[in-house]
Amino acid sequence: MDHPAIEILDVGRVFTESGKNLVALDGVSFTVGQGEIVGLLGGNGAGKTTLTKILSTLLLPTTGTARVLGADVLRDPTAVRARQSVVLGGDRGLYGQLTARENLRFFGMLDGIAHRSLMARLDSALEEVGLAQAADRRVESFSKGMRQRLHIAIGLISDPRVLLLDEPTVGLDPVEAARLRASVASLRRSGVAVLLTSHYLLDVEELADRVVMLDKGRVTHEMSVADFSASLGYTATVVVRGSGAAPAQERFRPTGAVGVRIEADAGGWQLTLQLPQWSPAVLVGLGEALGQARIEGMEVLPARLEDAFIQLQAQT
Ligand SMILES: Nc1ncnc2c1ncn2[C@@H]1O[C@H](COP(=O)(O)OP(=O)(O)OP(=O)(O)O)[C@@H](O)[C@H]1O
Repeated sequence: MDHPAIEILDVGRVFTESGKNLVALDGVSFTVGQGEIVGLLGGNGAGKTTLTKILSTLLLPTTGTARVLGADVLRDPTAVRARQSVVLGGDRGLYGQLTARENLRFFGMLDGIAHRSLMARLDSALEEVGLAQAADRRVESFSKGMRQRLHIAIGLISDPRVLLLDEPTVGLDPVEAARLRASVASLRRSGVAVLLTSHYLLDVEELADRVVMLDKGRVTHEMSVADFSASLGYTATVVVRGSGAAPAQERFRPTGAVGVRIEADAGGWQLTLQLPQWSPAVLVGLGEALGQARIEGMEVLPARLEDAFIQLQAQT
């Protein structure tokens, strides 16, 4: 039978500390399909780590259940562990004196992978994360990004169908972060499902198909990345900088803008328009509205997941 990669069914988790109950998760339900990448979002303390721990069988749910490819975390934790990997990353857990290949072999052995299949998987796991050229270098000479990619290779060595990925690009420079995102994107092509927890919304925006947002232990939003960004009510922000007299705000009403802001400073003025759609007709309308205004520069920025996250969080 074709099970979803992850099923979370009415999961609750209560921690008891000094006689007081703290509800970390409260009736959380959602699924992740096979080969799907879902971003798990939420502010500090929303319950993301607790949920990841439950899925990785490190913590039991107080109520409800969770399944990984049909295996129940309560009844069959061994099968759950065999079907998925958790990649926490960071500096922990790698052996600097060993090469990337040796680290991978070591962790594969710990995972109980048979020698022959382990040897057969080493090269493809290193290849998948772009470390084939560095396979025989000691890990102590690796950059943070290479270490992070090695963590993912270790997660992949058991050939899991589900990967729990926590903050994969934390501390990486933009080039390394982009490389790492490319490695994760290639997992989708090989059908691995990923639950991606990240405060770096660019990771989620680029990689995820869907977003689940938690707040105070409850799911507040669950939608596609496109719908999440569209929940802002606009798809583009146009910023126009000019000098001389600023145009009047009401001139921009015909453009259909949902937000119009004009700020003046010593150097001139800046107009910010939030538009439901950016089209040639809107560009013409904008030109007419600007009239004789002296334009120094213009930028069109697509609506960002980050803006939607901040707005939705403020509303909950
Ligand atoms: N072992 C524990 N004992 C008591 N309370 C805990 C424990 N683990 C988590 N909590 C509490 O449960 C709530 C959810 O925490 P959790 O770590 O899951 O949030 P998070 O979304 O991962 O946050 P962050 O983004 O800061 O990592 C928080 O209020 C936290 O203080």
